[in-house]
Amino acid sequence: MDISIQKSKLKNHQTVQITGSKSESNRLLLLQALYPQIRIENLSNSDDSEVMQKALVSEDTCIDIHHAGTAMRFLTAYFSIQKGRETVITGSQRMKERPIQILVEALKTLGADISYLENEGVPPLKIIGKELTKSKVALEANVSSQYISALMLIASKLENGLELTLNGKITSVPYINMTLSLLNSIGIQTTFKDQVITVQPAPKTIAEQTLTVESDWSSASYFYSLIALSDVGTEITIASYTQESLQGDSVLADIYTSFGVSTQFKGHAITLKKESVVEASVKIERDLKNAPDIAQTIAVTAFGLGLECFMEGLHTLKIKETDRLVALKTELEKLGAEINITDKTLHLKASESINANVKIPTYNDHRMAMAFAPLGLKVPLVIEDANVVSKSYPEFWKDLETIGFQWA
Ligand SMILES: O=C(O)C1=C[C@@H](OP(=O)(O)O)[C@@H](O)[C@H](O)C1
Ligand SMILES: C=C(OP(=O)(O)O)C(=O)O
Repeated sequence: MDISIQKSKLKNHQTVQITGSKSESNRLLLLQALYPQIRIENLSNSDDSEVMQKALVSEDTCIDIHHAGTAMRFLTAYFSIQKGRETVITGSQRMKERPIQILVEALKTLGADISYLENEGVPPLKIIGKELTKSKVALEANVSSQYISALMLIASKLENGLELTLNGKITSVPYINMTLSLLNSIGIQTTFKDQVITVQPAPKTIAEQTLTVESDWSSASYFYSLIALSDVGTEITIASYTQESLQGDSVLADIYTSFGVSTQFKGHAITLKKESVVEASVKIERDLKNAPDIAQTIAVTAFGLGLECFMEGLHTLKIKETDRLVALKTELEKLGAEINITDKTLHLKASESINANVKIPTYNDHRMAMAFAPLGLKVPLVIEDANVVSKSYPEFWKDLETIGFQWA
């Protein structure tokens, strides 16, 4: 399904309830499979959380997790400790290109039995579940934090827990801290000092408890962008968020002050308001190694406002749902941007106009669709294969319609 967005204007003072964080949800689902006394509220209704949930209760020998990176990585660790069970885990064509060798090697060092069924270093994998007897492993930490979280999530079930030594510059650190916090909140002890993480074996009892997932901050980024591209005075309220978020993407509140957007917490809701026009001479500069998922949103907001933008720390973007650096460059150029990329940086020049009626392909990447949609406040445009949004935010288009977007 393609969506032809007409030039739209936001209705003022709308409220949107956003689904739970898929990162928190997929961690808690795995922990719930290990400790069934955990109950989860405000679980994400994303495709990625749905495949995770289904995989954890499935008795099939072949599990297909489609595009879900966290499910692929977390379940590889999970199935490695399911004694006596043989599982094939596979995914979409793109998932078969997304590297997993660092995690597989680490699990094998701990004693796991995993083999590649097609190409070395990528899914699909055949996993024969075993008891993992070792408790120390070192791994590269600059490619994806998901490998580290995956190991941490199963660590409390190993006889002696786990000591992970992280080599190199650690990327996406807030996601590691999120895993640590969730382990701590269910009663598992951890430490993270310098480059070493330890996770203790679970205590004798893990209490019955209900954990509430905060709404997804990466999804909130599209509303920040919409407000940044709206007239001064426009505001929107989104829920349910907390000031002490586990999600690194909550840095949005700070980043978007540069785009003239304020954030005000009231209970579990936040109100975003366009406070002021941003001078054309403003240059946005950010290192996003801790918040890679909002890079596309920020690039498109800057372009929509005609601002220069330089982002670094983008080295993980090439191995996500698509090569996001190339996809951004290709599509922003169609809209009239001048943009340079390297393997880890993006430099957008200041611009004065936006080409109308451009068709934006979405590369099987939910964030391409959602990041470009806010430009509908400036020009009509077409988002192709718009259903991709369901990977993280199935109600995205419905919510956009509610707040004033119009389609042809
Ligand atoms: O652990 C997680 O939930 C995630 C970690 C990040 O991946 P990398 O660590 O590969 O950057 C992020 O991009 C992804 O959307 C979710
Ligand atoms: C990169 C993402 O997800 P994953 O790696 O879990 O597929 C994302 O949601 O932007």
